[in-house]
Amino acid sequence: MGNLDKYKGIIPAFYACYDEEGNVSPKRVRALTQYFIDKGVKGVYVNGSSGECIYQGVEERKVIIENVMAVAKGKLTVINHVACNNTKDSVELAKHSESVGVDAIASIPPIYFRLPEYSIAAYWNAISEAAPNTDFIIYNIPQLAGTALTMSLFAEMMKNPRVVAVKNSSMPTQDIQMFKAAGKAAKGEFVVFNGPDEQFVAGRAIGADGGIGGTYGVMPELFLKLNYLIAAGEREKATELQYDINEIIYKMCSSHANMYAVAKEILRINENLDLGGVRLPLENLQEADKAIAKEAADMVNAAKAKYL
Ligand SMILES: CC(=O)N[C@H](C=O)[C@@H](O)[C@H](O)[C@H](O)CO
Ligand SMILES: CC(=O)C(=O)O
Repeated sequence: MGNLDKYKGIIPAFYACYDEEGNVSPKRVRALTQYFIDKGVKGVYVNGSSGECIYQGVEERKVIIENVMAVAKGKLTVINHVACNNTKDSVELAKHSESVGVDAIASIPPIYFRLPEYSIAAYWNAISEAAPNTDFIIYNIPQLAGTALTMSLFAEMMKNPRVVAVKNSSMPTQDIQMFKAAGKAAKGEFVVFNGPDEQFVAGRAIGADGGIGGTYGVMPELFLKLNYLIAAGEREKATELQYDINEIIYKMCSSHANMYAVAKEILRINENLDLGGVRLPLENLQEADKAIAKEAADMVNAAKAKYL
């Protein structure tokens, strides 16, 4: 609702921040929030896939968003992902999100059971009704959620005035165009976020207004630069930078450990930011993975030297 410009830009997905015992660390949540403010990004996407939300409890997720807001209020656009897979808990987080003043809430569809579309729409609308003064963003990530946002489900959700955007993490970039066009037809203005970081240039070219991504956090300057190059019409330079970014992402995905464990190690090496490990069953770093993280960290620095 209102001006949607606050969503147009680079919005890193927020990483889960743990202490040495693996508990959510309010102090580290605040430190990561400040890091993003200092980097000059548009906003943060909290408690999503990268936030390991699927492995966290309702109370932990409240503590996380409260501490993000304590630092970010008025400085960053804050989107809080609230889906818990059951309506009751998701509604509770939606209500809480509005009480702490987030800009938007977001939600994946319910996972595991294959539900009919009317149940998914009812789930999203119940969540949205619990935050009646807050924008709602649909998170389409069929390869992980197991359910895709179809055009019929999308059309149903267009009846909800609070739905302002789709975060599109499906692999066909054409989906971005479809949601953008149908959203504009229904609402006049509608935001679509690029999901796959490896396709940022393609996603922006076909109509994405910006992106929300799991790897932006380790190289926010590079994604800010990439977005700038696209806006400036420097297509060749943008493509070259995208390729270099993709090499970094492939490196991050090449270890035995989970990609987010590698991301946190890169932040430890390059930014002196300690966010702890990842929560089981996600794999933490083994000794050999540390060398891979170091290589990726060096690649980030080399790309910064090359492009900034
Ligand atoms: C499947 C998945 O998690 N997609 C994320 C969000 O859309 C991306 O940001 C990826 O983390 C990123 O593209 C790295 O593969
Ligand atoms: C990766 C991403 O966008 C998320 O945390 O949901």
